[in-house]
Amino acid sequence: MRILVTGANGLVGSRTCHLLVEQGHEVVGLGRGERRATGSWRYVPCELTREQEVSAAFADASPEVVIHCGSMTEVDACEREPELAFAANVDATAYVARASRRAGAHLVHVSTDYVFDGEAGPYDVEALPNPRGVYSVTKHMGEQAARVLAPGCAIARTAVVYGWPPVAGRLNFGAWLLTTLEKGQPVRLFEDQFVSPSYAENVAAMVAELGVRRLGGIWHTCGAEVLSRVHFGRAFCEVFGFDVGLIVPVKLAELKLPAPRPLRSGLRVDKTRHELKARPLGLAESLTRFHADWRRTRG
Ligand SMILES: NC(=O)C1=CN([C@@H]2O[C@H](COP(=O)(O)OP(=O)(O)OC[C@H]3O[C@@H](n4cnc5c(N)ncnc54)[C@H](OP(=O)(O)O)[C@@H]3O)[C@@H](O)[C@H]2O)C=CC1
Ligand SMILES: Cc1cn([C@H]2C[C@H](O)[C@@H](COP(=O)(O)OP(=O)(O)O[C@H]3O[C@@H](C)C(=O)[C@@H](O)[C@H]3O)O2)c(=O)[nH]c1=O
Repeated sequence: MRILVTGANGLVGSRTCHLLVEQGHEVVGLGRGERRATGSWRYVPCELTREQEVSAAFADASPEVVIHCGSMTEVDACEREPELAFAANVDATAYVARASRRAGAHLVHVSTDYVFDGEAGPYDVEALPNPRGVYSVTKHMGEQAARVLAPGCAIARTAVVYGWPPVAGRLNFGAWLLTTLEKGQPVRLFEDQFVSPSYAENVAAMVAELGVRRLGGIWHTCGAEVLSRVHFGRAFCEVFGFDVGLIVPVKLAELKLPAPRPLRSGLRVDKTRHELKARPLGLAESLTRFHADWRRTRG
């Protein structure tokens, strides 16, 4: 199949491109500016907030499937720069969705657990979002834009994605933990935020399957377990052999971060588990794979 992936320099996008190439698909990856991810897919620079550039890229690729991973993902930067966040997460999604529909391509739009307020998680796919903060609101608006402009699309929500090696740019949660703990430095982790951490390659497998099988509707494409950031950090230390005492529990509110974050935004994965071949991985298997990825890069 001819598959177009946005956000191809990013964590989920680059992993998705790799996997689709391995599966034998013809892949075009759109990214901003110069290519920063390696792999044997065709890279096309495209600023997604310019509709003409999006249209031109689609005309060139004539995709059958589109996996939209491009997004402004720094939650606090979104809070400080709402215009940029709106352009990247809402306008760009509308352009991608419109272009997908025009091309007759099936769209998979990647979204987040942060569309929920976190008062009553974990959430299933029928739960009603109630986003708080600019990142969360713009991601929710992006979901709506995709549903309206590309009917039949899939909304693939994921959460706290981590992988090794990290991509240039935003350091993912696992890579941030690893690079800090490796230096023997303590890490202050939220004891009161309960999430569904997701191994990047596993997310890629699930979103790729939604695309290739042209499945629509809402999907939770994340790790199988809901746990606190502290729990994750301690399990991480055990797998890597770091001192568990380096994990210092704190409350999310203590950090006074600019953007609000949901406290209980775990995602239920029953539908994904039953209907996709790529199953959501549990914590132990994900961390073992992350550890193996890290060892490989060390030679
Ligand atoms: N990482 C996580 O923990 C989670 C991610 N998600 C969602 O998963 C998806 C993928 O995220 P992830 O791969 O982790 O994020 P990354 O930040 O690693 O990748 C996003 C990519 O989008 C690109 N991008 C942003 N704005 C534009 C633009 N205007 N034009 C073109 N490209 C643009 C970025 O380019 P550049 O590098 O140039 O900035 C970046 O490479 C997003 O929809 C995100 O909301 C959901 C839950 C958790
Ligand atoms: C999680 C965490 C973060 N931090 C710090 C590190 C960093 O400066 C800041 C934000 O951390 P993170 O980027 O990991 O957390 P955050 O920005 O909340 O991560 C979110 O990202 C978006 C894209 C999503 O969609 C969500 O699913 C979620 O993964 O808070 C801590 O000090 N302790 C912690 O336990």
